[in-house]
Amino acid sequence: MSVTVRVPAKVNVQLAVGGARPDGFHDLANVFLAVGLYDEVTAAPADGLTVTCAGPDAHQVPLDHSNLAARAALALAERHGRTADVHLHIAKDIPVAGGMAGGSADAAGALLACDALWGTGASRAELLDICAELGSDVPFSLVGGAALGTGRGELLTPLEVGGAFHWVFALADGGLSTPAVYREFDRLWEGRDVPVPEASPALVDALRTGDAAALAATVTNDLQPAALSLFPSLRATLAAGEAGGALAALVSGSGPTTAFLAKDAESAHSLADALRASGTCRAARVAASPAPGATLL
Ligand SMILES: C[C@@](CO)(OP(=O)(O)O)[C@H](O)COP(=O)(O)OP(=O)(O)OC[C@H]1O[C@@H](n2ccc(N)nc2=O)[C@H](O)[C@@H]1O
Ligand SMILES: Nc1ncnc2c1ncn2[C@@H]1O[C@H](COP(=O)(O)OP(=O)(O)O)[C@@H](O)[C@H]1O
Repeated sequence: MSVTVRVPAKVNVQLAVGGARPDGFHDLANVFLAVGLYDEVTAAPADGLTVTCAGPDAHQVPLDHSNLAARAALALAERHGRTADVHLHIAKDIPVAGGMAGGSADAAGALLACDALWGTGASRAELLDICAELGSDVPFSLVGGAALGTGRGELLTPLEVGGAFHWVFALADGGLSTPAVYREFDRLWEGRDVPVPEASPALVDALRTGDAAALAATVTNDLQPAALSLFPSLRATLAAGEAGGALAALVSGSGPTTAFLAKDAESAHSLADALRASGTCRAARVAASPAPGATLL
């Protein structure tokens, strides 16, 4: 018997970043929106803990115990005083190291799958607690939808979404390391006071009313200058999306994936074609939001 969980990617429609904290993390006002690009994590009985991965980016995913899915299984097993006997298979469709929280999705998926396989019966609160230990983005991968993440992004307040938003994601050649992007953010702000991060009421309202034009007018990403500084060719991708009719163009989280908000599903498809034709990205993917969080199939 095996258990499969489907988990979405995310885009940050607002990523307000404060100054570095003494623990090295940054306080955030992080408005997450789950998008319909998914990884699937399957947990099957095994002796010991093994990980396999399939998909276009699979060769970039570690298969040892540093894999976030493996770490999730180990954390759950440890809490319940059992050995992590499980084979985890990741069917990976979320770009790796792309600022779309693919590793976090796999961690949340493995946690839910192992809980079901082992019958550990962890409460939602315990699962969220383990998620927060594994990474700042992991709790959101579990809950999906839309949420404001405060603290380092792990403290979630669900947000209402009043309609579908249509996105195009342009995949870049290569990845960006999240810690490197935060370090570049610190370097760019050196000697200046970083404002306290706060969620934008206009943006929260745009999500609530499902108004794409209003959302486009309010999206922001404070990590974007740092990502562009480390990956300057993303400017050409952003410009190509704007020329192709995007309502808004921004770097997704720490990048290097870029996100383009379209007026509707049809415009998203023509925008994806324009991005592919521009030669400024490795691939363009269409996806709608919001998407549900980690779900047992
Ligand atoms: C930037 C964001 C936006 O949602 O995601 P990505 O775009 O990378 O997916 C997140 O803040 C990434 O969250 P996540 O990838 O879970 O980061 P973690 O594993 O918790 O931390 C990795 C490293 O990122 C930096 N970090 C992360 C979160 C935070 N609030 N402040 C930080 O400074 C720290 O250097 C930390 O050591
Ligand atoms: N299950 C996993 N899937 C993808 N990457 C993983 C996984 N486990 C660990 N990693 C490592 O985490 C890094 C960041 O991956 P990912 O979560 O895809 O990107 P991001 O943090 O930009 O959203 C990868 O480069 C990889 O080395």
